[in-house]
Amino acid sequence: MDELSPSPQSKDSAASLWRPSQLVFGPYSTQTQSEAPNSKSQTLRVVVTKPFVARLTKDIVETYHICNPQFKYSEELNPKRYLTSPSIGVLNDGYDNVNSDLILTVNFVLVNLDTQRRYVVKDVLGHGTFGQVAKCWVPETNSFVAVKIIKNQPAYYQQALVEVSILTTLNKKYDPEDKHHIVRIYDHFVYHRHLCICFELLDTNLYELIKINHFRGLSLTIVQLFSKQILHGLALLKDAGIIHCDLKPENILLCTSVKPAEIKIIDFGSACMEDRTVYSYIQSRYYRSPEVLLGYQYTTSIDMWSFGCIVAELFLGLPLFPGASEFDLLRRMIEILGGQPPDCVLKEAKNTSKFFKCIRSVHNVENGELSASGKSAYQALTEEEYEARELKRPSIGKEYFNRMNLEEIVTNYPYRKNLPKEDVVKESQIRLALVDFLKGLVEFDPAKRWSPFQASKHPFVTGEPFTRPYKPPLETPRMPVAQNIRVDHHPGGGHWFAAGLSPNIPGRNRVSMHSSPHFQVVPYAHANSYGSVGSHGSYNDGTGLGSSYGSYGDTSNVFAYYSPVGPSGMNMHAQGNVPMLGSSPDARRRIIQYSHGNGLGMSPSAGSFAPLPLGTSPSQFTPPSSYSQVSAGSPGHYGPTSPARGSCHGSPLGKMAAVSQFNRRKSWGYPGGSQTQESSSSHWQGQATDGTSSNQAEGNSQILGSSPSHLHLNANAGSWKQQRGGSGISPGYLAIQSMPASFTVGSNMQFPNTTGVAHEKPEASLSLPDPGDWDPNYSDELLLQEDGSDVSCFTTEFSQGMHLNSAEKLVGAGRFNRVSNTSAGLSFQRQNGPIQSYSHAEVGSPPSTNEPLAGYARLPKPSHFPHISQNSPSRLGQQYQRSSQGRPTNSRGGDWNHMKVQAPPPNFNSGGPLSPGNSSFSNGMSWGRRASHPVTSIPPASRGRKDYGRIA
Ligand SMILES: Nc1ncnc2c1ncn2[C@@H]1O[C@H](COP(=O)(O)OP(=O)(O)OP(=O)(O)O)[C@@H](O)[C@H]1O
Repeated sequence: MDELSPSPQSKDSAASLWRPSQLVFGPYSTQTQSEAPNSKSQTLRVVVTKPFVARLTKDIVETYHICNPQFKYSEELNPKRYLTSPSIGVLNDGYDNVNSDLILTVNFVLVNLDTQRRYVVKDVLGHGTFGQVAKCWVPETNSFVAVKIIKNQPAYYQQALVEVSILTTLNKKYDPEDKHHIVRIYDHFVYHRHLCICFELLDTNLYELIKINHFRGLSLTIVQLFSKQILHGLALLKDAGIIHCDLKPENILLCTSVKPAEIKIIDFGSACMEDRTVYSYIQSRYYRSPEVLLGYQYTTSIDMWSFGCIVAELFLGLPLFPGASEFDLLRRMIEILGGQPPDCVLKEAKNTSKFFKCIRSVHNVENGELSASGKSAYQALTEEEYEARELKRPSIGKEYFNRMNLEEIVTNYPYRKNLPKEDVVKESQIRLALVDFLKGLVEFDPAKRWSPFQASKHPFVTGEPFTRPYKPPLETPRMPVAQNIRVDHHPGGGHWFAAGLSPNIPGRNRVSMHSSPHFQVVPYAHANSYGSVGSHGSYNDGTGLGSSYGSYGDTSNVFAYYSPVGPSGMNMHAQGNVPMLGSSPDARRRIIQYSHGNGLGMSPSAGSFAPLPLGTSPSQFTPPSSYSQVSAGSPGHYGPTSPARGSCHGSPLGKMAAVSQFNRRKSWGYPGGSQTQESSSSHWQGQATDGTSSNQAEGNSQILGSSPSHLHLNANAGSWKQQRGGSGISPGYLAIQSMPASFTVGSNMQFPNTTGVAHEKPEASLSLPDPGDWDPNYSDELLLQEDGSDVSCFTTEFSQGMHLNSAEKLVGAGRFNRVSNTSAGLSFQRQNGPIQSYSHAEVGSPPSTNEPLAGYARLPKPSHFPHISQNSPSRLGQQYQRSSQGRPTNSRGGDWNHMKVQAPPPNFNSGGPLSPGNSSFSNGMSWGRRASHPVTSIPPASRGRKDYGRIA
């Protein structure tokens, strides 16, 4: 019977009986067979003709080949994704850009030629004064690391070696089990004349964390936790006699590979030994201690000051002392803390007369005692007085705390909205503990400032109830240790502290000299180190600080072996038919670029370890102020890719600093001088193979004055100038360059004080200006300016699983926004700007108990805050975005290679190429004080405040 023919029965039944032939139609199902195992397999086949474009592109190589049979594909023809800017290769055979940065592209491979270990560049994590930090994949271990690629400049190279040495010491000798929150160094090598330092990969830094939290600060629990961990690190540094010199939120990174997440201290590029405090211009401004600011001698306690500033900032979300200039910085300190540095400090400090006037006799000032009247002999200058002295108005930043003192700032800080009353009471107690804690840290008198050990016993850290002002346990005074550290550097990529890296290990422990003719010995005199191992305030892990104050020193030696390899002498090869006469590549370049240079007698540049004898000093390594005077009117000009601090390395200050540093060492004749000399000497000796003099007997300054290093100094400055195309070189710097070599080095260079203002202390009149003062681009309007990036580049991973702080409404408005009835309940969104201070007129009535935010800044009008607009361009111009995809290592210990520093453990995969995009913060940790839900709108994880409070 025909299936389609109705039966003779009724129409209805005919309709219900009819059904299509299975052969013609089939029901369409999206279910796969696995999803519906019982259903009959019914595959819908759709034939789609591949679009023309797809066919062309998929088979493009064939297509090209058809078009042109000569065509041959090579991977090198692929377009490169540049990570470095500018990406035009103008130096180092085209490998480096104008800033001496290695030009990185995605998948660029850095190779440790010794071990053949390869590091495949995947992204740039950040960049700073010393170069770029790239996220790299290590195929060998299928893991990620962070590689800092140092600029191809001798001074950076040398200082980076110090970072390698110090970090190696800390890792291997002092913290082999990785319990003290110091970043791990895995490897280092030279590639294309760039020193590359391989670190464990960490996550975002604390500044970015605060930023992500809309500058609201973090919960007290987190502040306590981080404080404790930072103290662990600082105790280790104190134990090792090492000063970090640049502690700030940007240099404390999260390590989320462990749970709960930890922090780690990074960037030892400015660090120095406690007894080798040769630089007076250190620490980023906001975190700069009074003694550094005043030009007084300093110790590890300057890191404790910075630490105090950081703790306050973690709680407040804003820097405690956001000084727009050094004057402003000091003014804020005095205002917020009350009091001022003790007279014994002011009496001795070099820069006192820049900020203070003497109003009484200082003869009675002994051991911090006040004058006979019981009052200080010094009075801080007013703005007008400062202006009269310095012939310029000091930059004054905005008031964020409405002239409150520390206690008021902390206690008046808004509580989280809807916090139960009992929790408010609890928190208010912890806040009192915090105030007391901070007071012991941001203590003007460095001698009274708490040590890490003392601070770690404070109830704020231990969590014990705070009942009365804390009396720290006595710190056993440390006795000077006569010892030297011998640091060996293997030029071929093996740089290590020979077995006796520790000051505790006596005798000479050095590896055999490398075959390089450029190898040299640089003694690292450690004559007065207090860095006895395992002593004095070292932590008993997990239980806070221990109290072992033992093991005072021996008389071991520590020497630094630094090779002039790399930027300062390695990979030497003749170029351009220019003869190489006993010169480093830098000298070689100089020869090439300066026909007037005969190349003779030039010292290789890497000769000295500490003094940065070249005109390429990183900016923070400014010499003591009394030995040179740089005109304040010689601002640096930053290139678009050069952050303020970073750019300062190309600044006149940095160069001047290098030169005057050199002079200072020479004229002071302090132990470092011998280092310089020996270093120069040995360096020179190393160069003897090039046919130059092998004068080894460099004596004191006079000999130094005519040493090859000496000549090199100026010549290299010229080289720098040439390389920089003359841009950003101040008149002051040029003046130095044009000086006869003998004058530059051989004299105790003192430039005339252009201000012509009489100073009470002559040294002070020679002080170097705070670069923040002369930074032509500086504006405190930019205090909280985001980098020019927009929110669209936020990685979703930041917003996943991370609970920083709630977008939840605060009590009223923002933490610093006074709540009026109308603004109460306003969600303080980032685009409104975090703060706006009252004008004096606005401050008005005192805060009432019903108005917890009273006294804090008023909710700003958005239009008044271009600097916090998310789209506001960075004053730094084009910058990298810090990629947040970097994920940390899983493993935290284990040596990788005994010959090397420390290799990443096999499972240190911090994301791996196969698992990109995992949240850096996906450990479920709640960070924020107001947090109850994930952050949904996150500021770009860009680099930090490159300008504000930087060493620049
Ligand atoms: N181990 C790491 N893991 C992840 N990111 C890192 C790591 N080390 C450095 N970075 C990133 O690179 C940036 C620059 O690093 P670092 O501070 O060491 O360089 P620098 O040249 O010394 O900078 P600065 O100018 O602050 O002294 C850091 O702010 C951080 O964002």
